[in-house]
Amino acid sequence: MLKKFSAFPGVAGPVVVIVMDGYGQPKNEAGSAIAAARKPTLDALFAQCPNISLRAHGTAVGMPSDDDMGNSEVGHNAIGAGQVYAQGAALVANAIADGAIWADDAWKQIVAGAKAGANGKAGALHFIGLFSDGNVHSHIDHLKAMVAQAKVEGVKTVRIHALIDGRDVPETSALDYVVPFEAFLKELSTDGFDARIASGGGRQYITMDRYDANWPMVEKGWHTHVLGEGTQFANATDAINGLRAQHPGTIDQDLPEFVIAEGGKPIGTIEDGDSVVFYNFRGDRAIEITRAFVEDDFAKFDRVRAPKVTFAGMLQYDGDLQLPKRFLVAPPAIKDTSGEWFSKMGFAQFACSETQKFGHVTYFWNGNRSGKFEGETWQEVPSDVVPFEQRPWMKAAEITDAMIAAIKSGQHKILRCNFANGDMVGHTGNFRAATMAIEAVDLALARLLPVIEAAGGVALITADHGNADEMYELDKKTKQPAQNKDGSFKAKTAHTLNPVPLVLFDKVSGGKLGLKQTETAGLSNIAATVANLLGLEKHEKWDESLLEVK
Ligand SMILES: O=C(O)[C@H](O)COP(=O)(O)O
Ligand SMILES: [Mn+2]
Ligand SMILES: [Mn+2]
Repeated sequence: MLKKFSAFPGVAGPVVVIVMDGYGQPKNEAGSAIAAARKPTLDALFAQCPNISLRAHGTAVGMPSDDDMGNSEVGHNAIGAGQVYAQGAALVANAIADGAIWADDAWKQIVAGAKAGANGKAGALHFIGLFSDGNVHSHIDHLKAMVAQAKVEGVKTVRIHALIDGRDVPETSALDYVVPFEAFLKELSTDGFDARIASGGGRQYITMDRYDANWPMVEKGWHTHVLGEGTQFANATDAINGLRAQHPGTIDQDLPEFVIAEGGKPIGTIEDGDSVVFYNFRGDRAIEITRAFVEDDFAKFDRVRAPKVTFAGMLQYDGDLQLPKRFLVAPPAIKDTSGEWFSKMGFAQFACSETQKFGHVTYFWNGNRSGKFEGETWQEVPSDVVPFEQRPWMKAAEITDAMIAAIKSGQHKILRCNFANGDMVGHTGNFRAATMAIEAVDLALARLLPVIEAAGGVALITADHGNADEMYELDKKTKQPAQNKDGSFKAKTAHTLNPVPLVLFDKVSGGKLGLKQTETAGLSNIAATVANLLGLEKHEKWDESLLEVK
């Protein structure tokens, strides 16, 4: 059990953690939609309330290096768990570096499955996943290592189904990955080994939906990768060039599906006896397509044909559901999360977001568990299914309504929510829409904070990583927004490496409480800070609290 905190008895009302997804603090405000937004509530918070900056990227959230940006998974894991674990990106890289991945049964079964095939014919080994070095959901180097190893181990046919990124990497960078990769595959395709990209499409167009927001996306992916339906091209380089010509102005993440074919016949449909590796390590956008491959009674869409394959995920994406059963690398064993320990202390907890971030404040927050801890109430507000630059306010108002009702009910001591706007609209690369996204969050805070105050509570306002804080690619040398030849700025759709704020909204302690800016302060310090605000010592596993009691 958590001990009493001697320096502070705890607030009378609720403790609320508000995550403004994608709200970073840039060094340079040029190109920041946050700086450009009209946001009187946030401005007043920063002027009047204790506030510090937190590290939200790189090793501070369990990524392999400090060149890695943060993301929602590692950010919410760190906030919810109060600890930093080596995350999927690092675990997979290590397992490849020391060869442990090849020695594991899962990889052996994948290779054996493809070699055995079906009906007296060897099968193919398929890799489906996000095709970039973003290191948020996947890394192309992992794919490269697996293709090379498959050849060494005697697999004859490899087919890659490439989900084009442009969201964790520059928005039209597809050819930077596709061209060298096709060259790599060609070079490797000797001595009876044949490895090629077989299908693909924009990651926001096919396959990589999350949280049941848009199953037709996954259905489209199934038709592309498994059934081989889509616009046909001779190779993936031609596909990217061809699709760009057919759909001018479409950025990579939104490119439609393509299929590589020879003589009108797709080269990489997925058949009985094949093996399939979904090579993303991150779970949210991997779960739906995984279900389509592994569930016998799958009913989310008509699969038309469900091949009998040996399937593995790069990681296990959901420990509670054991999804999938076969995985190449064990996920981080996240234990003793704040959700679990506050539940054990008998506190009722409330979590709310809209669909796009709902799993972030539930599944990621609770250490990639899809089940609730006792005393938890979760509320999902259905997200729009539209390009978010068309609705930059998203569901900020409805989330606020739900939070206000939950606070007023007096039923929950600890509440958490995520406003998706800064991130989801930031990912579109639309500067104007991103300023509106931040303004919508500001309006939400203007409504929510007085209700928290009236309930005798406090709020910690923070973010999981940056995004809207840099809407243009920065020139590597000048650090100023980079320009296209026509003088326009190069839109940036990815997250940033910037720190995020932590603001303590406290109108109840009479100025007794503050926040300590330490050199290592990061997202994993929030859980202990919440514990102290509740009048409890942190769990021994959690990183230090940042609460200052005067
Ligand atoms: O999945 C996505 O949308 C991006 O790759 C990362 O965004 P998130 O980490 O904020 O979800
Ligand atoms: Mn996020
Ligand atoms: Mn994001």
